[in-house]
Amino acid sequence: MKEAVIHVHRGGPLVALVGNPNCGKTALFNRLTGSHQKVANYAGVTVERKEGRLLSAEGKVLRLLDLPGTYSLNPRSPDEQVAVDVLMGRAVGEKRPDLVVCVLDATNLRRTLRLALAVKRLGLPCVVALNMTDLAKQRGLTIDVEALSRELGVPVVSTIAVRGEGVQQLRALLDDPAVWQAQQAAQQAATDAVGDHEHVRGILLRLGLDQAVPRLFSDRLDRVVLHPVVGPILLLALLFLIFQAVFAWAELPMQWLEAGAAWLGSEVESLLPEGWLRSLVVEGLIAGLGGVVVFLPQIIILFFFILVMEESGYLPRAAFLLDRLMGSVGLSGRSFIPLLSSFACAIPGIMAARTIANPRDRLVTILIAPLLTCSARLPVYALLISAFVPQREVWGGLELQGLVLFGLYLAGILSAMAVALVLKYLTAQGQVRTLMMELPSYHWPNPASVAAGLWLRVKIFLRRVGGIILTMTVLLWFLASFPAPPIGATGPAIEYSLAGMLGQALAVIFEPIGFNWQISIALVPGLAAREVAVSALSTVYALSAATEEAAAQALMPLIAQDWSLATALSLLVWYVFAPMCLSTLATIRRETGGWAMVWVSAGYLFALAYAASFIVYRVALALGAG
Ligand SMILES: Nc1nc2c(ncn2[C@@H]2O[C@H](COP(=O)(O)OP(=O)(O)OP(=O)(O)O)[C@@H](O)[C@H]2O)c(=O)[nH]1
Ligand SMILES: [Mg+2]
Repeated sequence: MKEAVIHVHRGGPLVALVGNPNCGKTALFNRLTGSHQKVANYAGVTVERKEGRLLSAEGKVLRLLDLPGTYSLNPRSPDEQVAVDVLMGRAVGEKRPDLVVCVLDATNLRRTLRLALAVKRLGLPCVVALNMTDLAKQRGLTIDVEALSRELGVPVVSTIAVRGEGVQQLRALLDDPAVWQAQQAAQQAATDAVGDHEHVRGILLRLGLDQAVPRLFSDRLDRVVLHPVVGPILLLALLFLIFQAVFAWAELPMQWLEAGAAWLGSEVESLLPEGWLRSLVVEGLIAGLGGVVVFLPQIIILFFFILVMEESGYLPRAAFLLDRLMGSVGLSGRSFIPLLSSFACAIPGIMAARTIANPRDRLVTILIAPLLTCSARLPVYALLISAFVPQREVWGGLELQGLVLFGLYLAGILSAMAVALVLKYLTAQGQVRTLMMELPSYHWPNPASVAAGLWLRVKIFLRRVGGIILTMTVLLWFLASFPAPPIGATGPAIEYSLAGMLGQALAVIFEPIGFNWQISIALVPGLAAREVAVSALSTVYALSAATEEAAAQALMPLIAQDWSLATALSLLVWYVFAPMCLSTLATIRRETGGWAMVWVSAGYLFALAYAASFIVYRVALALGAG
């Protein structure tokens, strides 16, 4: 793994947030710096160091680092390594922190204090934020902050990071020159881990906190959720519901967006004189971008469910439930969360693999992450499903379209498992490892955080639309419009353009799997970002339309007419494997520290995609779907 060098504003002293996973460091970081880093209720959300600007109460400018959680100062996985490297002053391009804010989980002091003692022993100036005090109170724990501060010999501030409580006191504390003094005394009193254990017991005893407190609500819920029979059924039902909702709930807003794009297109059409500008705006921009934007509602619905699962604490339970299944293909439940993140995008998924301690498991997880259906593929699936799968109910009320979408996601999951299985035999050491993973207590998802999370996804999506998708669309429009057709040409102009020629050349390669030249063109910009395949198809079809009315038509009915079912199925299957986008390849290079795995993954995905599409196309033809 190569570390990304962070660009920093080198002003002011450096403060680092340190603590166990899931104790609320990032929530506190966001409050202190006004950032919007990802917060979720499971261990291992933050895997990189992130910097923000922090103002003390008196307005002193400080640099604040959010770090991945760690259980100890002996790192066992690459993400813990990131945190420990910073503390030791070994991080690339970063000085050793001038002050450590040690974040403690008030509901789990026994474990969290052990890390605090180890951090203190490093001799860096240190203050403690006692977080999650609201949850501790709910469980009947009262912690004497003064006494804890005396025991630890450092200032302690009680906080509730999600509500911003205690944040102001923490800021004020940073103005006290005394807290910036190095801890000489602490260094002399250095002990070892066993000593720490005794020390923590002593502290808890003196604070009257030595009784274990049951997490009543969570424990009761877990009896159902983690039940060996009920649990998996519940998980399956939940996933199923999500895919039904993605289609059912999105229908209306999608119609509005579609109608809006069509209206805009015809308005501009009537405003601008005929010519290249009108073609660029109507057939390039509005058709291309509009073709992608209509899928926003589906993306929002999918992420709504993912965010609720993340915030409630259900995710690690799902990992626990699937541990046996993952074990059968040589992985542990540890790989589950990185793989699940890949449903948003393979890039955070591949980065989240840093939480996996075992190097072989980590590599396998990185290699199979692109097989899970990222949200960029949703527009491609949704387009093809809407065009080719009839809207009707089967088996008592289940929507056929939702069912097909579920099937495509399942195909991605099953092929990821199959590849993992193959790798298990190839690497001959995929033995099952016991899963050591914490189950956080359940929280009610905070509506504000879910809304913030959704807003973030909307922004990411729109930024892609306005950035890479826009660029590729304009580029494609140019390639598809020039050179102009020769005088006396009969077919649509695009056939004589650069893109047309390229498409026809590529079609030779893709003809055996049923792709026409329009699809072949769309695959190329689709490498930059998968949704571009949809906007590219929209542009290509708008440009190759024979008449004005046809050009203004939405893409869906056009391809429903133009393609055979066999072609559509073949393209769907292609995108299950979809030789990945370039940014994913760049991430693989960074995380594995070389080109080898880039070639391996691009190669095997291309081969799988081609082979699977070939088989599906030929079988469909044989069954009469041509
Ligand atoms: N009730 C309550 N929830 C909190 C508090 N602080 C954080 N949380 C929640 O606890 C969970 C974990 O918060 P994060 O900020 O992601 O934790 P983290 O320490 O950054 O975790 P990692 O990045 O995995 O190490 C999230 O669901 C937060 O919403 C708090 O003071 N009270
Ligand atoms: Mg975090």
